[in-house]
Amino acid sequence: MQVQTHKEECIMKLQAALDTLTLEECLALLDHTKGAVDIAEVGTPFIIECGMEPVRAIKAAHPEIEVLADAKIMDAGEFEADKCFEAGADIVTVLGVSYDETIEGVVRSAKTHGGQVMVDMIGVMDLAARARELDKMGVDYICVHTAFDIQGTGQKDPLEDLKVVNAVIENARAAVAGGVKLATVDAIAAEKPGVIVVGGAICNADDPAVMATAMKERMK
Ligand SMILES: O=C(CO)[C@H](O)[C@H](O)COP(=O)(O)O
Repeated sequence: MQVQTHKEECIMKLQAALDTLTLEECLALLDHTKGAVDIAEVGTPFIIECGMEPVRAIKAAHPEIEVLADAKIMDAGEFEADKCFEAGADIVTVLGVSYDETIEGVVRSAKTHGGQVMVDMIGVMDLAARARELDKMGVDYICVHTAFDIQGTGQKDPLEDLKVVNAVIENARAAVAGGVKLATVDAIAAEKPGVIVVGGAICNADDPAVMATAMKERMK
């Protein structure tokens, strides 16, 4: 019998980061992608502008799609995660640079609500060491993230970061975010992360639904 590792046993999910579209545009995109988008991320800028309303609206319109609230929680982990899950989020993000107590609070909240936790590794200096610690804390995804503000500066290589995290985790699945586009998705998909996050490449495309579908095709 062939034994599957945890990295091989699940499909790769496409997470569309909805940062800059209106709620109407997001709903239209999800209507037209017909299953290409596995996770609809209500992005941090969207949350800053509209609070939890897009989480509620997207979940109500598309109960079949997982909704991630990119709250990037940094403190008051359990309390803030509760707010996201109560609004209908399936997955909530917490920053990897937060104290362990904060991350433990988010994990507790996820357990209470039957949700999941994605740790955003933005700003984490020692990726391997922190990923090892987080992997033991019951989080579901550990997401390497090239910050929007440093994309194009060459300071980070998402593919290399993904390899570092994938090499040390045993329980969680890896995710990758930050400037992923059609030209780079094949190499990333080859590393079998659990989730590939795509924001601007979908939202700024001439036809976001066509781009989302093309991205998902490359992940099969
Ligand atoms: O969390 C974010 C920024 O902090 C973005 O949602 C994430 O980086 C994906 O967007 P893009 O593909 O445009 O980089």
